[in-house]
Amino acid sequence: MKQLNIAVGIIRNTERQIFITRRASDAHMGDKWEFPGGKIEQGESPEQALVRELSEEVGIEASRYALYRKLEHSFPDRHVTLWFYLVDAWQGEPWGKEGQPGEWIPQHALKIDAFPPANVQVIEQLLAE
Ligand SMILES: Nc1nc2c([nH]c(=O)n2[C@@H]2O[C@H](COP(=O)(O)OP(=O)(O)OP(=O)(O)O)[C@@H](O)[C@H]2O)c(=O)[nH]1
Ligand SMILES: [Mg+2]
Repeated sequence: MKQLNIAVGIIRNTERQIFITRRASDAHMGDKWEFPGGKIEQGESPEQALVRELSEEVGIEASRYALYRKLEHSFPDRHVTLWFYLVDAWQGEPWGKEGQPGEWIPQHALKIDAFPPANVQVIEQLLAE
């Protein structure tokens, strides 16, 4: 079974809105909303992967981030370890650089069902804040 390590950014502005993006229809968990991020490559730390992925996917330079939650999830075809970082300072303005839809959503308005099942606990934690 595939084992993936994923670094993910919960990009939160001073109005406590979070920037989320929508996964492509043909991707794993297609059409679900996600926190931008991706695979930690060989020789990369989770933080390095986070900074790289946020630059590639949403065009920001993350400058302050802290690990918020680490979760494991088994999908039928893969096991993922997700490193969720809360990102609260960056340069630039996030946008769907790879053509994906993106939007700012108030933290309390996040919807559990809109995200992959691996995200349930992190969304619950954000909603409980
Ligand atoms: N980015 C991201 N991936 C997530 C989240 N939740 C979740 O289950 N995943 C899963 O984690 C894996 C992340 O892969 P990805 O597709 O973002 O990886 P990537 O950016 O490196 O893309 P690539 O496959 O095109 O190289 C996928 O299996 C995806 O379904 C999330 O909130 N954000
Ligand atoms: Mg990705």
